[in-house]
Amino acid sequence: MSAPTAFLDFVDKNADKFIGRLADAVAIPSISGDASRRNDVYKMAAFLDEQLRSYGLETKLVELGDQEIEGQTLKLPPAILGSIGTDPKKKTVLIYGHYDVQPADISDGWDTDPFKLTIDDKGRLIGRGSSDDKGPVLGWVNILEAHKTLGLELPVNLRFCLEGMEESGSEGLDELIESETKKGKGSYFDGVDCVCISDNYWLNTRTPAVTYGLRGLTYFKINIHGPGRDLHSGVFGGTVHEPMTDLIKIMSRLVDPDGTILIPGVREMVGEPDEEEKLIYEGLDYNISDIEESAGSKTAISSDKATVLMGRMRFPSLSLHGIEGAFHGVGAKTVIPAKVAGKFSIRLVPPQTPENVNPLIISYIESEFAKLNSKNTLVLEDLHGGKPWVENTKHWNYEAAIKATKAVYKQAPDLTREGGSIPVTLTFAESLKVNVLLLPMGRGDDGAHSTNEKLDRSNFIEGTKLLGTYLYEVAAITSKA
Ligand SMILES: C[C@H](N)C(=O)N[C@@H](Cc1c[nH]cn1)C(=O)O
Ligand SMILES: [Zn+2]
Ligand SMILES: [Zn+2]
Repeated sequence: MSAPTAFLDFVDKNADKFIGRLADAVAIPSISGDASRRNDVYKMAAFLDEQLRSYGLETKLVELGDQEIEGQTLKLPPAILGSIGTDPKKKTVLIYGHYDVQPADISDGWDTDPFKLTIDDKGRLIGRGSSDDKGPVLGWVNILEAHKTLGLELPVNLRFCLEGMEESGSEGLDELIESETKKGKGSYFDGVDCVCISDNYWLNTRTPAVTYGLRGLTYFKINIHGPGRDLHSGVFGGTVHEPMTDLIKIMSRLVDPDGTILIPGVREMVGEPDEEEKLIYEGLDYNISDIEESAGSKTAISSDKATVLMGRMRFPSLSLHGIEGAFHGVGAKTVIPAKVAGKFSIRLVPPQTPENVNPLIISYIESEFAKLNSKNTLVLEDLHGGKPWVENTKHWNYEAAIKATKAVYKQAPDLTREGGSIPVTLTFAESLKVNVLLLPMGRGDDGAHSTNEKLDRSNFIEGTKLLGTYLYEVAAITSKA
């Protein structure tokens, strides 16, 4: 059963309307990591909830409890659970997505206001969240609108689980899924046959992808404090232990410039690929210029394609993200910061988990700090984490996604593992015991989490057709099975 022409035509004819809706969504700065933006995250939940209801979904907003952030207690954004269709003859597909975004500010180097969707002459829809993940989430809304307006029956039953904390560790969501699942018959997720998540990217700008793996994550903050307040470096330089000096030393001992992780035991947990596995990476439509173009620099860590791809998909990596409390303004302030905090994370791959890696990180940093003989104080904070996930692609869920990709894009997708993390993916796989699929909408150069994030107009429109066609392929394949 291929997608009906009426659906595909509707998507083409309503492209401008869909882009208008994406502009409305981008205009809500739903940054989950910024306490001052929490009202906007709630506002985004209400916006999405209203859209889903207006196209026939029954929804409920589930409260997930409180969160401590920046010294405040805040209500977590709700999970939106939605449902349409209960036909026992149809498969039930659970859709996951997130409505929160990463921080963005024009001063970070954006060419345009990050919260005003700007369409450039190449048809790029530029704005925070356009690709990650408001565009893909609205792709599903577009499908619902098309079916409701055309009076078309959906080919499958749909369940939705949308969250507003994905960019900040998905707090509260695992507990919700686990407690719902334990209810058994009659639980919200009862009867779900497979999961589809559209929240990652193609490897390049040419070839669609179907994704069967994600890296996990463990995110740490290294707090070092000493003096009671910021000091004059002329008066106190050479007289006290400086927190920034300690922090820089510790951070420089986490990772080498060639990407080697220096924490003993971390990299060693992961086995080497055999020749057969290397061939998988060799076979992907990817070259060093793809990474250079999407990174905006000729700074790839290796000139070997498989090495670079495995660096993203197959091995852990440690990134240094930032230092809070450091002097970063203009001018030459001669200050000794009293309190600084360095942030870093490690992307994890099987068999690594935050539980087995965190003790190695903590004992290493504590012993490196002890070697400094500093009288400052070290406090380590584990900010959040998530486990890696790898799925079996020999399943009708993947078959449907591959067929849909061929139908819409007239080419076979790359089968990829994503370097990023979506913490809830493994929870769905383990709790619901069903196959989970990632079906990305955006391209490898979208700049998610970066400045000038964009989603190409064609990816939004063809991506909407892809997600819709996938639902029809699920119905077609499983009715034969
Ligand atoms: C792949 C997904 N679109 C994504 O961007 N996930 C984030 C999750 C996260 C964790 N901490 C902050 N954000 C990522 O991989 O960084
Ligand atoms: Zn993201
Ligand atoms: Zn995302």
